[in-house]
Amino acid sequence: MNAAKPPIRRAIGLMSGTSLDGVDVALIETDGEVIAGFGPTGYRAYTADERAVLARALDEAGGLTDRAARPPALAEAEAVVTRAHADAVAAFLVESGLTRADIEVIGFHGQTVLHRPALGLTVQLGDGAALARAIGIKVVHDLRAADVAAGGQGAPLVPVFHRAIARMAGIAPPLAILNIGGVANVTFIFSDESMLAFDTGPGNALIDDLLRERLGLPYDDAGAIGARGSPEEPLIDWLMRHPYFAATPPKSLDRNWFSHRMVGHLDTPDAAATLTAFTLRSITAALDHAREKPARWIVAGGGARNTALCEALGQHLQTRLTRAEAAGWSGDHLEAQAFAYLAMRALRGLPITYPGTTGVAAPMTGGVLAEPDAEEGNLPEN
Ligand SMILES: Nc1ncnc2c1ncn2[C@@H]1O[C@H](COP(=O)(O)OP(=O)(O)OP(=O)(O)O)[C@@H](O)[C@H]1O
Ligand SMILES: CC(=O)N[C@H]1[C@@H]2OC[C@@H](O2)[C@@H](O)[C@@H]1O[C@H](C)C(=O)O
Repeated sequence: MNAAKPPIRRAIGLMSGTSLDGVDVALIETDGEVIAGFGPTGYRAYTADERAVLARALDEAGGLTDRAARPPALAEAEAVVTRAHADAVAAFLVESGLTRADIEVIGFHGQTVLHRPALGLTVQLGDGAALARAIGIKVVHDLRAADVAAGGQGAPLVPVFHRAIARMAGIAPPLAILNIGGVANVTFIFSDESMLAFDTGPGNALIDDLLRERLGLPYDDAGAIGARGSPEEPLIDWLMRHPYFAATPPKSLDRNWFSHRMVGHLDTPDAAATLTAFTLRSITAALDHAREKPARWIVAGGGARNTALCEALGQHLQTRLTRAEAAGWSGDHLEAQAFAYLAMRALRGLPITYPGTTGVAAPMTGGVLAEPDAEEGNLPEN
């Protein structure tokens, strides 16, 4: 007997990435398998004060040994994150002319402040139950925890979404989808549609940290400052000897494993050039782990706007490199869309992580469901 096919419904995804810039909001139409359409998108920037609270929490979180612990700096940041996300959803619904009854579920990533999967620790700030109550819509949150508890990396989570949008766009594998955010991650989709995904290394976070500290700038626009300098190659060679790069994937990175301070001795253009070249080298090194060379690379995330980095990448990878927009996707909202998709999959008990994406032993679902008017409960196991 055929079970009734689940209906296509609207889901909203919310992502606050490692760059700490703001909350991305995106709507998709999906049944948890097929993506029937992309809807409107939105963005709610953090204020300078909010960013400062989040940055303090990021510093403090390094000392956590219990993922549920909320010392004062983290409790304050969690309240900021939850409030900013509630504001973001409220504004998004008004702007897009939708009501909460139009939305089946919200996928709420929260703000990662610590990620040490080997110690069973991954902490995303954000109170899913409070968000569900505040906005009156079901919320799926804490999407990394079950995977980590089962021995997985808990990251990256976007690969199953990458595969779905590649299918939707009719892009034949082998291909690579690269996200350059604060941290960079890649999904290789091989000819048999199996996936291998992992964090390649730092993306923009170190470059941002450097320019914020030295020049008060949020980022290196188009990579222009780095393009004026020369990378210190021996330093990059040394950094590339970090065991992370040789480790067999799946693997994931904590944003704070590397610091912009390692280029503290260089002038700003050379320091930016060195950090940019480090990002470039670590992305290129990812290819060593792919059993099949992608015919095409698609680049998303804010780092796709670093034209100097992307031009150099195209040369190094010697493959066609296109921006997500060329495939009909939104490079800036891909992750938020992914969390909408993951929430719908979780709601329907479908797997969100796989041996090839997080190293978990078998495909598994995840997330915690918070009902607007009920206590939160674990989602069904697949
Ligand atoms: N015009 C630009 N030129 C260069 N870099 C840019 C530009 N615009 C944005 N960026 C970079 O993109 C970053 C934001 O990217 P994005 O929103 O994809 O990251 P994130 O989602 O916070 O991180 P992650 O994917 O690691 O969670 C900025 O911090 C900046 O470094
Ligand atoms: C622990 C954590 O929050 N990791 C983020 C981070 O930002 C990029 C990269 O590192 C990726 O592994 C992940 O986010 C994306 C959305 C993911 O899980 O796919």
